[in-house]
Amino acid sequence: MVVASGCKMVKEAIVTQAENFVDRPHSAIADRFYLGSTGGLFTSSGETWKKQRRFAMSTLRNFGLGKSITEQSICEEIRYLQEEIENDKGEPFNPAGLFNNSVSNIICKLVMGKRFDYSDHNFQMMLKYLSEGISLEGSVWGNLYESFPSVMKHLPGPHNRMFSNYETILDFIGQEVQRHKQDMDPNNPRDYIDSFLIEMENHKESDLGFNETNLAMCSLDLFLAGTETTSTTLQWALIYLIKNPDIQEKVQAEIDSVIGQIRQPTMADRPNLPYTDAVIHEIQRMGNIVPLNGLRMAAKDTTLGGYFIPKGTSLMPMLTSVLFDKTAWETPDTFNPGHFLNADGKFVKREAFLPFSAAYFLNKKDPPNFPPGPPTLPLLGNVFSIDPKQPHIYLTKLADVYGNVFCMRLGRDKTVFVTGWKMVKEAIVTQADNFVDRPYIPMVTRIYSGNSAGLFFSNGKVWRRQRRFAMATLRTFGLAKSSIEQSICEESRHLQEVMEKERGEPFDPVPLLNNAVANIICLIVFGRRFDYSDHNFQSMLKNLTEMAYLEGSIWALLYNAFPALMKHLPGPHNDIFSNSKSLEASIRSEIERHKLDLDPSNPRDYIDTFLIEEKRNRNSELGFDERNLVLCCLDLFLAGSETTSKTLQWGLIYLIKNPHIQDKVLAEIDSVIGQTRQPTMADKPNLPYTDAVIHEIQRMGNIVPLNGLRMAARDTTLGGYFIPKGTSVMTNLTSVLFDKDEWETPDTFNPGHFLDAEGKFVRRDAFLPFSAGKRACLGEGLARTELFLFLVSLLQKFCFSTLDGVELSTEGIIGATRTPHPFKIYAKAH
Ligand code: HEM
Repeated sequence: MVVASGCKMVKEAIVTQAENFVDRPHSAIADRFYLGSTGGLFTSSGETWKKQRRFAMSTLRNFGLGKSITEQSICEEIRYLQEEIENDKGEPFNPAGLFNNSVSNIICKLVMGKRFDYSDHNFQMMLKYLSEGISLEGSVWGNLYESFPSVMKHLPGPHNRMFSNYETILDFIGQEVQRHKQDMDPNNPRDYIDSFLIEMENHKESDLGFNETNLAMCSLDLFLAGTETTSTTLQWALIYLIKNPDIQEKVQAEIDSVIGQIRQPTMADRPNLPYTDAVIHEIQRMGNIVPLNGLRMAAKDTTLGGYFIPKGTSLMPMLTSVLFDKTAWETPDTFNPGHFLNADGKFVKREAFLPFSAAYFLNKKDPPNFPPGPPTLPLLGNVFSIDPKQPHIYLTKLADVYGNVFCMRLGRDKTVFVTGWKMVKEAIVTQADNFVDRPYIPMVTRIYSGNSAGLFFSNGKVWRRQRRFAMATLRTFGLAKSSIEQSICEESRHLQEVMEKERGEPFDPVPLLNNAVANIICLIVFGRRFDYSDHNFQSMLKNLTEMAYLEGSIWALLYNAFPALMKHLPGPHNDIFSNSKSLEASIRSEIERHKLDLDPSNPRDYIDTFLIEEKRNRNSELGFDERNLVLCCLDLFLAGSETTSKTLQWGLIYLIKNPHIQDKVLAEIDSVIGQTRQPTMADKPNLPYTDAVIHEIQRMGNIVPLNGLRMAARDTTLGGYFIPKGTSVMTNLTSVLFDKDEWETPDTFNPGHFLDAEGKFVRRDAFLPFSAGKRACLGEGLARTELFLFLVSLLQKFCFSTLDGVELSTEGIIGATRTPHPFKIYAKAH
């Protein structure tokens, strides 16, 4: 048996991990006793327990608290009790029997619809059996029976009385059930037994514990659990009040001034009796009625306090250790109503006040109706079930099993995966505001921090302001002036030149494409381009590529799942941090260079514009500070160069693998633009086939296969499932770009996807390489311009092929982006 001790650990077990420790362990006593039933309320588990608990709670409400009938019957019962005590005429007496009697009558009212007179002999016997049964269960005899049931079964001893006692009570309840059946009105249930009998009719098929044997068991449990506990608390109350006469007097004075002597109390008086309320709480704390709590059992493999607890282990969440926890109470061992009072004498709740233990419904981890998912390993969750080589394919296939909205646990937290065009659109377009945020990611928090979260990982007003600022600046220095078209064409000429230098020999196009694309972002952010032979620039690009790969790789997944552990382990994940450090240093020196000759009335690029805005927005908390400038630049490079360069790389691969398509594109370019002038964006409407091919390259290229991670900004529902605020949400773009319901030939490179019968270009809804909604790619316009101009000007000049007999692979390497395996090409000038 595992014992959990102290407020923190007990709460961890029964609240935070409620679901893991919700079951009761096997008990030999219960086994013999509940034989053939479904375990009543106390020892049942699973669906039957859930259903029976809910039923009992709502019935108690109906016949008790809800209608305030219980208040009246308690007050009535108190009058009987007062009479009995008065009968003793000042002589000493034992209050235990009286308390048992009156408390039990309240349960009788709820369960059987009637009370019993204190002189009723049968009822007195029942109460005696009940209290004897309970004390035997907890005695050494009960423990012996639990440990050696097969021996003890055959031995004489008081433990046998335990069973005969309970059986007598069950008979007594059984007679009540029969009595109820005779005059029950199904439209007008009088009590728990009536309601249960009616419910039995509705559950003929499913059962779920709605049978007569279990009715007797549940009633017995209500008696067992509801009589002794309450009555014993009242007995302790008398003891503590007698031992502390000053406190007793203070309570009496408060009651006197608030209620007086004439009328009976009601629950509405409680808020006006803070001292009395505090005393009652302190009685419950010190009374410590259920010192060891009900035993629980691990319903699945789990960990607690760092230890592994296998499924089926018994757990004792010790309530004594909570109610007397030295770190939770000021004077744990002294009767002190002050524990529940503030400086003004007002009543205050205390977190470690758990005399009733803590309930299942407090569980925050898996709310009802949470999306389903594959079973998880206790510590690691599902991290290792994901295929690290092709996670996007594995995750897409998983939807065939669990549906379009399912969940997996990666480390501590659950991530919800959204699959297919319809559901992804529902999340990021229809419910744009609900899924607009990015989640907390440990790896990112180590790089980005505080208000400075760059563009990609920031949220709220900082993100909105910075996103708007970046988009406006991209327009100013890029698209709007159409200067960027010129710069891209100029960059294309540099690119063509270096390719020509290869003189028909096979070469690796990747560094050249990286160079060319990064130069466009450099122009916008730094105001200048770098030569392909610039050593610093080359090492910057290398850092960028590595970072983009590592951020999405299995190492990042591991780091994010177990940051505290991974921080101390060697491995490639550490490179992310060293890479980002050296990139940050390069950006910082560019910023310093800008400051030297900044002209506030004539900004040259993003950095200039940001520095000017920083002066204007000082202390505005909108992210206009230098640390954030560095991170925003980093994001523009990370998001803006790798993605576009890789799309161009996939473009070459698909064109080389489909020479007839390459020929058709060449022919279209030839007839519309010719060989002499450079392309412009104005040519695009006249090149529908080329446009369709570029779109199909982006679809099949599937550059950001799992999209940027999102987070539910508030509680919401998706696909009928409840998604609580703060849940990480992955909207799987692979499942959209290859959605069988949206594409005619999802797995084949087919420009026809974007062409109508007359060869005109047509848009497709499920074309989402840039994602969609408010958080979609902010560089889409720039990226599309680059893709069109780079590809058209390259094809205008060259015909591409690869080494004879080599089949280029279309299976990518998956990081945050999908990268082609290294490949070599020939570029033959026309
Ligand atoms: C073919 C090229 C590109 C592709 C396929 C692409 C794709 C994406 C995707 C899928 C996202 C995540 C969106 C989401 O979470 O819903 C994204 C975000 C982003 N992209 Fe792009 N992108 C490309 C080019 C660019 C370029 C050229 C830039 C920069 C100028 C850029 C800057 C960004 C930024 C800053 C974000 C974060 C937006 C935010 O969180 O508000 N991207 N991109």
